[in-house]
Amino acid sequence: MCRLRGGIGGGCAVTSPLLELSNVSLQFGGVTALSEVDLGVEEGELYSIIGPNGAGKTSLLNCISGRYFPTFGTISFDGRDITRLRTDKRAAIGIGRTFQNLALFGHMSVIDNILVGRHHLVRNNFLTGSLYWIGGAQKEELEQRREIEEIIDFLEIQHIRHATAGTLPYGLRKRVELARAVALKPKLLLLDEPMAGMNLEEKMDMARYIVDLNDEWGITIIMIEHDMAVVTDISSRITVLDFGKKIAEGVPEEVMAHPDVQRAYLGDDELEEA
Ligand SMILES: Nc1ncnc2c1ncn2[C@@H]1O[C@H](COP(=O)(O)OP(=O)(O)OP(=O)(O)O)[C@@H](O)[C@H]1O
Repeated sequence: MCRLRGGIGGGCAVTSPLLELSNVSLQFGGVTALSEVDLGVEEGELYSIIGPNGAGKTSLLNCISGRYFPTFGTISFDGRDITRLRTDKRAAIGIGRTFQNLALFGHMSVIDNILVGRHHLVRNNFLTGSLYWIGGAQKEELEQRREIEEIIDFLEIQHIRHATAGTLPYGLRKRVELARAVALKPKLLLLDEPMAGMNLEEKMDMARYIVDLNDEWGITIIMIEHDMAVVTDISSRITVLDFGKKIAEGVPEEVMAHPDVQRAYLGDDELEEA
């Protein structure tokens, strides 16, 4: 299959990745969170970013989502330079995300939280809505509802659709947050520790949803995750960060066998003992 984009004359010629970071550095005063990071994620990948605590993983995701602008370097998405593009504009061109710490509206229902993810997709504003209510707007609302229902079914949250989000157990709230991000119809979905704080069963469910979103829904995914078993099991490729630098990249087996990666996780002494 030709997954490469931007071929000349419709062919599968040489092309650039869906997301490309070149020489990205990020500094907070004297702290260097990221240092000269290059990254290329192809359309259709399930790509993981790992590394010890404080390695710069969330900072990297924040640079991709637009929460932070890099101090140096460039970021392009779908052939467009987005280095200085605002978060909401990135969401509108297909970059969705979930957060390490849940970011749901706790007082709102599950369905309303999911609908929040949709607002930029509603084409009909007040004026066009008034003029075309019988046709355009009504049809559009029905279509929106149908798509939301599809997401709710897929993530198996029908039974909690009217529940107040803040009252739900943690694992379910994580699933609702994922539903909201998917409702944005992202081309690229950024997941920050989607399985943190979950029990084994919840983790297995979440891993299955992520794989299906990637495989069946065609969403390219970049995931930060600490559970190595899950990461090696489901990722197409992995990048490892340590002290803000990329120390390894490749398919899971290669990366896990890399001495710098083992050193970053185990430390020199433990590595020697091992
Ligand atoms: N807003 C900020 N202001 C100052 N320093 C920050 C800020 N955000 C991150 N840092 C620093 O940047 C470095 C990288 O942090 P980051 O949160 O990206 O790491 P991480 O790999 O995601 O860590 P963890 O696995 O613990 O979540 C750390 O030294 C952190 O203290």
